[in-house]
Amino acid sequence: MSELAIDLVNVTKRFGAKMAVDGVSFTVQRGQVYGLIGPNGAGKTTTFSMMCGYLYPTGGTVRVMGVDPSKDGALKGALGALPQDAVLPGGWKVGALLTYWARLSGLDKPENEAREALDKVGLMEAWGVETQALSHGMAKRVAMGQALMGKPPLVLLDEPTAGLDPRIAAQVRQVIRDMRGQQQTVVVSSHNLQELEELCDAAAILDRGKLAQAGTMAELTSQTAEFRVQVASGTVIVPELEAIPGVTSARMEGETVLHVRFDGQGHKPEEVISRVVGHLLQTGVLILGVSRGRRLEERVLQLL
Ligand SMILES: Nc1ncnc2c1ncn2[C@@H]1O[C@H](COP(=O)(O)OP(=O)(O)OP(=O)(O)O)[C@@H](O)[C@H]1O
Repeated sequence: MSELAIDLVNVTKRFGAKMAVDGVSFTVQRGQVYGLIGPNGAGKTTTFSMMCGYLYPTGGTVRVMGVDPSKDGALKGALGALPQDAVLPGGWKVGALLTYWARLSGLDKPENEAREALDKVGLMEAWGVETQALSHGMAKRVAMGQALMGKPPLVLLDEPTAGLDPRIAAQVRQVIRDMRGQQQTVVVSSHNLQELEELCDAAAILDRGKLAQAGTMAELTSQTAEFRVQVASGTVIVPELEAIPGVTSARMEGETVLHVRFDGQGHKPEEVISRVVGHLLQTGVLILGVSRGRRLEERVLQLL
């Protein structure tokens, strides 16, 4: 069995003259929570749709759980998906609709699956409610519940927390963490970069259809390459810091923030950070805090 949940090689998707996805390659390991990041129109939903098998690529190859997702029934039982603008059919009560979907998916005990899914998304009270009577956020959670039914090994969630109130969004994030705990693979797109930084093991950043960068969250946020020290008082002697083993450069950002780059391949981050902080204290500098790497948001803004 392939170790990869998703393997995209040089994938393109053209809509007429519009190149929505342009030569994108990245892989998602099984068991990872993987983020898809990018501004409006970057190609995230198009990429999702190709992973789900809803769209054929114009070029390149898409393999999902070791198979071509566009082949009929190739991913039956292996994939749960929340599309970006999931619309629930009218004329159904929520519980009956989810039970019907569970039955269509061939799940044992469809009503139990439906109840469990609704419970996971915190919406048990909606069991007997008509789908047309749901708010946007509630309908989205029902659609997400549908994606979770049967605990599929791969779950694709296109903007699962967009439009949800903060309490419910936190609950949805917890559902995603729980899926990772149960070895499910989750691919999630969001414009909330703090959320993705917190949730994801790795991510791909798309921009105007092209891959800007893909890597682990530690790579994207340079956890093993830089840190910042917030200085409370004292004089930082930059050349002395640059002479410390492992440090490749140091500079002050304004009056109070020291930015240090280091060689995280040849040196352990904790050793370099401790040497720098030790040196600062010895030279009479008082510090307020140390933070490793940079925010994902910062990296994305640099790239795009
Ligand atoms: N069916 C289509 N026909 C023509 N162009 C399309 C179609 N679907 C998407 N596009 C175009 O492809 C590009 C990528 O769209 P996509 O929806 O994948 O972006 P996205 O990253 O999901 O954006 P958003 O964050 O706004 O949801 C956009 O320029 C969009 O207008």
